[in-house]
Amino acid sequence: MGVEFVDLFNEWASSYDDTVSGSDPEYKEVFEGYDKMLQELADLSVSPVLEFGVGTANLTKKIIAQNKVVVGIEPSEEMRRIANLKCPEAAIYAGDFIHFPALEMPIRSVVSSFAFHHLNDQEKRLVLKEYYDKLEIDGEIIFIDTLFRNEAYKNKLIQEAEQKGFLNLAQDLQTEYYSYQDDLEQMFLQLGFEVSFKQINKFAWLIQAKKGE
Ligand SMILES: C[S@@+](CC[C@H](N)C(=O)[O-])C[C@H]1O[C@@H](n2cnc3c(N)ncnc32)[C@H](O)[C@@H]1O
Repeated sequence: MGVEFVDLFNEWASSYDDTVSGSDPEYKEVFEGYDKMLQELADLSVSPVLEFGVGTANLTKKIIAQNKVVVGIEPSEEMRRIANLKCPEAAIYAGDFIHFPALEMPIRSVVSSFAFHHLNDQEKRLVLKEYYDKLEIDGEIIFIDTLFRNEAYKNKLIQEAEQKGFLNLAQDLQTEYYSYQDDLEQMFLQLGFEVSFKQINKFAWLIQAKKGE
C-alpha cells in the first residue's frame, strides 16, 4: 500500500535532478521555482526533522546545511543510493510514509516535498493521525505537493497538458492521488491541526499544519 510507484522512481533516479532543474518540458511548470520552494520549506523546519520521500536529498541537504538534525525515509533503493552519495551526513532509511523505523528522538517537524500524493485519502488520514501523535506539542507538518484547487481546475490542467502533447503529465495528473485543497484542509482540521495553504506555482502548494494545543 502506498509504494506502488517505487519501480518508476528507481528508473527515474539517475535523471531526476535534471527533471527538477527544468530539462523535461513536460514537468518544467510542475517544478518551476523548485530550489527556492525547497529552501523556504527548509527555513520553516525546526529540528529534529523527520522527512518522507527524500528522493535525491535536495531538501535534506538544505536542512542539514542549517545544522538541523534530519532523519530521512525513502522507499526507492536507487533514490537512497543517490541521496547517500549527495548527502552522506544524513541518516536515510528504507521505508515509506506508513512503514518506517521506530525513532527514539522527539520530532518537531514532519516534512516532505512532492511525495504525499503517493498515498490515497485513507492512507493520508491514517498517517496524518500518526504524525499528530508523534509530533511534539508545538510541532508542525510542512509539505510541498501538487494540489488541485478543485475538480474544474484539475480538468483544466489535464486538458492543457493534453493540448501541449504532454501525455505523461496528463496521465500522471489522472492516476496519482493528488488532493483537492478543500478535502485536505478538512482532513487536517478534523485531526486537530491548524492548517494553511499557499500556492507556489501552477501545480505546487506549501502546506503548513500546526499541531493544536
Ligand atoms: C517526485 S519525488 C520527490 C523527491 C524529493 N522529495 C524532491 O522534492 O525532489 C517522490 C519521492 O517519493 C518517494 N515515494 C514514493 N512512494 C512513497 C511512499 N509511499 N512513501 C514515501 N515516499 C514515497 C519516491 O521514491 C520519490 O523518491
